[in-house]
Amino acid sequence: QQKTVVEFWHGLPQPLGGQLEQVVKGFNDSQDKIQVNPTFKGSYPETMQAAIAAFRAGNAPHVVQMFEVGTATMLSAGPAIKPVHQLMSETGSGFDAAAYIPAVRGYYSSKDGKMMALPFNSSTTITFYNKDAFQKAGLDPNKPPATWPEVADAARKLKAAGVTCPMTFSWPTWTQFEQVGALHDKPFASEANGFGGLNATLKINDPFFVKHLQTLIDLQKEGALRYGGRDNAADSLFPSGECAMIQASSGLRGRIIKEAKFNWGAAPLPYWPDAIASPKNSIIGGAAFWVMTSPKRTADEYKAVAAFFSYLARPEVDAKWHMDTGYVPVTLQGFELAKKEGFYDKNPGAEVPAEQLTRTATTENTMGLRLGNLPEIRNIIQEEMEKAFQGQQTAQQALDNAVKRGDTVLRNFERANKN
Ligand SMILES: O=P(O)(O)OC[C@H](O)CO
Repeated sequence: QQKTVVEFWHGLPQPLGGQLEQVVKGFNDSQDKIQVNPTFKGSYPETMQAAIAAFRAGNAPHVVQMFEVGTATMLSAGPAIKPVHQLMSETGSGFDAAAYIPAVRGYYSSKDGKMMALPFNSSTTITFYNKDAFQKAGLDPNKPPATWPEVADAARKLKAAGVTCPMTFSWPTWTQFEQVGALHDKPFASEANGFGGLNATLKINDPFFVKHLQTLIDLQKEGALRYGGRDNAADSLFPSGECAMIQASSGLRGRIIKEAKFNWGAAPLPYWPDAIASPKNSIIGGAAFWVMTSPKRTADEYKAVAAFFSYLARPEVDAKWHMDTGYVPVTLQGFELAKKEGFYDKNPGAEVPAEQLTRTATTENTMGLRLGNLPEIRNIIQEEMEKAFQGQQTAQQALDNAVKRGDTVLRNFERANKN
């Protein structure tokens, strides 16, 4: 009997991409009727572009991994996607949305609370730091800096001790604006960061964000911080030992475990004590799996996708992925399993992402973002930040420009999706 084939496009580079492909292999080996073919399509933004182009050409993959900031765009894609709740009920697959942790479920649900995509590799931003470099600089390796003034102080001490890259950050807009906004309960955009309506406007030229960006620019001028490039380009700077501190996805943990040849620790993100007494929860990042439609799709193929998703939703699959990579557990039972196995006792710091994600009740500034064409807006912000880092404009100018250009993107999206 011929197997039903499911094409699955993903956007995770090595070594994570290989680990994800192992999860797929686990499913393929668990049964003999379905073959899921994973294909790496480049970075998340590249995977998104490839999926959109393929849909237009009538040959979309069955499943695409989409980063969290592509959510609003996918939700507006209408017939291009099959909502997960619909797929699971049509195929009689039994799917319990309540099995997912609330922050993750909320992010991928429609306004009326229906799950639109299958959560899988959810992350959040945390700090990783090099304990050996801290020691060398006379800093306490067991006391990572908790506030931005402390981070600046530690970065200067690391520089003075001869560390050429005291600190960096990955995913510049995610770590320095989206997360920084959430932690300090400041809006990235109006309308509850877009959850409240398509008429949202950007709020990142607020004095709070201007001061934050100016601090980063000043630290870079002093040689205490390195801008490591767009999207996840900076990721490699920490495991290689080049940069002593990085603010990056919790999912970088898997790579650090494999590559770092030094002692390291994980810590919550720093905060500005003059802006908030104690920081709020951070927001999720990472990606989810979306089901795409195509004129050629058969009922059997949808059934095969549903079987694949049911496998991914198993607590033991979720727990293993979480423990292997540093992505957070997305199911409540997966989290329990990891605890039961003693994962957090054996791996100090592994609890930081989930704790930071859940430490306060969410406000409208800490639920995440639901903005159309956010990947394009991220590029604009990155471009304006880069000009500021190169000394071509001030932080205020960079963020005024980003708001002006980003709002144009939002208005175009609003016009295209108003019905
Ligand atoms: O590196 P990831 O998979 O945790 O994703 C980070 C950002 O959320 C991408 O938008």
